[in-house]
Amino acid sequence: MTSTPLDKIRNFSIVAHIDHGKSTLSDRLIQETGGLTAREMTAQVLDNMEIEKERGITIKAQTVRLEYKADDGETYILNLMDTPGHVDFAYEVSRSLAACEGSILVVDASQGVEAQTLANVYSAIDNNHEIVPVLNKIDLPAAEPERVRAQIEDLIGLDASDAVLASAKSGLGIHDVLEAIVTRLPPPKGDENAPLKALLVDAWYDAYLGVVVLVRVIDGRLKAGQRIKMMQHGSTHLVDRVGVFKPKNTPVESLGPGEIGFFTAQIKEVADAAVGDTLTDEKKPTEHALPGFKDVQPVVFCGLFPVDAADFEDLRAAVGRLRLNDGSFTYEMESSAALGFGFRCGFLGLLHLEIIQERLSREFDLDLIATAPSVVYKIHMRDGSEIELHNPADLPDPMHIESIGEPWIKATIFTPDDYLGGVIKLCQDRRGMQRELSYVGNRAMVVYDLPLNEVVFDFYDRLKSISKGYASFDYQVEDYRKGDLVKMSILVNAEPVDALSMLVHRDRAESRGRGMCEKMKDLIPQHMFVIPIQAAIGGKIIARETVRALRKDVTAKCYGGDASRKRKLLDKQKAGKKRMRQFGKVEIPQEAFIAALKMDED
Ligand SMILES: Nc1nc2c(ncn2[C@@H]2O[C@H](COP(=O)(O)OP(=O)(O)OP(=O)(O)O)[C@@H](O)[C@H]2O)c(=O)[nH]1
Repeated sequence: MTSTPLDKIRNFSIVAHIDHGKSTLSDRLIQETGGLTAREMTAQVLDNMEIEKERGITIKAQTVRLEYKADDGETYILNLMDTPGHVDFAYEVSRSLAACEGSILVVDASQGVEAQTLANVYSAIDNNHEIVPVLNKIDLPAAEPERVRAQIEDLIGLDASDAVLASAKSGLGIHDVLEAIVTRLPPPKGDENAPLKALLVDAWYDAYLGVVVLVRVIDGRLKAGQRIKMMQHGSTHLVDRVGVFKPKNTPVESLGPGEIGFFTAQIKEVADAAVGDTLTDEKKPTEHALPGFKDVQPVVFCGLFPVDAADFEDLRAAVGRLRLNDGSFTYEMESSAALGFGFRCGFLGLLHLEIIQERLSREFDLDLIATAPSVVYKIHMRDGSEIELHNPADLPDPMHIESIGEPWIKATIFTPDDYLGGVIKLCQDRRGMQRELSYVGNRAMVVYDLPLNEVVFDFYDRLKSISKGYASFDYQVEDYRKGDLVKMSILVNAEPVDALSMLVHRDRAESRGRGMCEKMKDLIPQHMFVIPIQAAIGGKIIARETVRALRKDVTAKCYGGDASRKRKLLDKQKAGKKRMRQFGKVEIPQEAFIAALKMDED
């Protein structure tokens, strides 16, 4: 049994704000320790999903085992757990951190501490991590390591006097980072002779290996041929393969205390390997399970519909496939008069929504319409019951409703002070309530309570444009509060269009209703009759626009021309027809929905 002594193991994560260089640093560490030859070293091996690469963000946590010969002459096993960098995936960050003893805190020395630097480092501190600050990008002329060092001390309260100066891009300081990991982060603890106890960190579906389960062994030993039990789930499995990622998957005989690696056991679905569960030996079980993690609940919902109804079955297969690999994505069938059959899908946040939508169109070649994102409302009924509402179209008759609760978030925003006025106005306009305002040098940190409902409407985009991209944002859902919320319907030629109905705050209904009507007016083609477009709350019309009637037959002008041109025109019309939806007497082009559902407003 070739076991690594505990004092030669270091398990660590890298936490950072988006774009501060976490992935670049990870790659450097892999390269420096010889995990991959330069030729194998494609750009950013850890961000291995196509979309992650394109957008330069990390979604799924990955882990890599590095072998490092330190200055003390000893060889250490360093397990690097990658963590997602975006606010929607804060939960996955905290999950990965539970498998490690320490963190490298990467801060861009030209930018300084940002919203997710704080969120992520607090998550690491909550997990009792030892933390090594690394000031990255010191090759940039704009780098101000001293200022950023002071920021880390003032804002986070961490001693940054021995922060490592590095450039993940040029390779400067990488050796110092490795030495800091070995000398400053603690080794894991564990008992080789105790019964197997391992934390299930992550699970995903691999086309070749089936369900792959990532574990951190606490006590005992995990090996092929062993029958293991998932303590919470209750299922038992025969382990058929144990390995580590170097970063290529490499079989090992067993995993001992303190080690991180994977196993396969003919598990059919990812859902059967619940993240946070404790694994033990079936015959010789451990007494106490690990604390585990709480379930992740989707907070944002939207309907996804195929543009072409014939694609519905393909969409069903695609969402099923995605769900296999992403337990935090949920879906159920939905039908809409406007958009036909589709699915109501649940997401961790807006970015998660965008990523899934993009994967559906790119990997599965599906042309989709997404309805406006909505949050989960809690409807308190007059009869004392409570309903969780995922779709505004399903709102019960207001007669029977006692009150509606909506989720509120605590949002932390960092912005250069030049843009502070605009940022505050945005938060106020969105019904925000200021909790804190402080300055760190020429940057301001504002903390606001905001209804999530207002944030799913293009809040990120507005924040970015107001601050020219310099503001950073992080949030967590705090609680549910009663709100004066009403269902606003959009009527086209007196027919309600279900896909466009939404819950809005009464004070904001009129401006949003007007915005929707104006937009629809430009998007609906003229017919032979006048088409009123109205926004209504219950029976009350709050905004109205009119599409004027066509006065003469424009098609009469189309005559003559050569045959092929006519053919083309006909084909084009046919394609256009397919994309029309009939509403009573009115035909609404698909594009109208897509455009109307885009979230820009005001
Ligand atoms: N000049 C300079 N640029 C760097 C350095 N490290 C990273 N970058 C660049 O900064 C950008 C973001 O780096 P990433 O490593 O993708 O950032 P990240 O923190 O992993 O981002 P997420 O994966 O979204 O969390 C890339 O364009 C890198 O090339 C550095 O030391 N110096």
